[in-house]
Amino acid sequence: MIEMQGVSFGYHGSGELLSDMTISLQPGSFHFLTGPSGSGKTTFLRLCYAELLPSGGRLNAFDQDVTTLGRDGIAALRRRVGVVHQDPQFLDHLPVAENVALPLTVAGQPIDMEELKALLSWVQMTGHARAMPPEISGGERQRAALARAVILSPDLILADEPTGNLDWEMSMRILQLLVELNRSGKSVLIATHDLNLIRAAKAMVSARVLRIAGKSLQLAGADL
Ligand SMILES: Nc1ncnc2c1ncn2[C@@H]1O[C@H](COP(=O)(O)OP(=O)(O)OP(=O)(O)O)[C@@H](O)[C@H]1O
Repeated sequence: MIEMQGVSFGYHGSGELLSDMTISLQPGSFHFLTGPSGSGKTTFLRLCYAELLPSGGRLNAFDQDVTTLGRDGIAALRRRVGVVHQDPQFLDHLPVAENVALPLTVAGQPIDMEELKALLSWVQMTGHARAMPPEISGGERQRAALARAVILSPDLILADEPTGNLDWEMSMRILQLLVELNRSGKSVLIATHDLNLIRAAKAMVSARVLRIAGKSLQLAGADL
């Protein structure tokens, strides 16, 4: 679903940040992306959903070259990719349930209340459905963000440090949800520098670990 062939990227005005990356994210796969702070993990995710375009190489998303996509093509691609940002943002004047349903509203699709309830229950947010975003905790924000990321039934879920700043128990809950999504057939890519999280996941799911080192992307060995 995501195919990179010699992809490079640099932010305008600075040198190359990521260089010569070749990777294939297959349907149903589970990947971690790790690397030091500032190495380009978030940037890599942004390339995957065409928020950034490569400066070199070829990047196909769902069999389409991202550099040839027009506005509609990019919108269609984004509907197939659910993103959980490092610091999820919500509309603070809308209750959690409405924030979770927002991608449907934006896509002009009707909200199926039963499905919304089931989704909130899956992320254990039923009791907070009417809460306003400023009233919920960090772990609850991450769970609401995950529900929002999957409400359009994407094929690929990208999660950027979804357990950053969370305690171990909450991190495991989030990881379990991502593993469940993968078991239901979705591809998952988690950017994290938490090696304990990766070790815990490896007991639950067959995951590959990608590492950004010295601008390039490597497949990490079993030495974690
Ligand atoms: N919009 C931008 N314009 C210019 N430089 C940027 C921009 N966004 C990020 N960078 C720079 O690119 C580098 C990689 O940033 P990125 O956020 O991708 O790293 P990261 O590995 O996700 O970091 P962290 O683990 O700290 O979240 C950093 O040096 C950052 O300052």
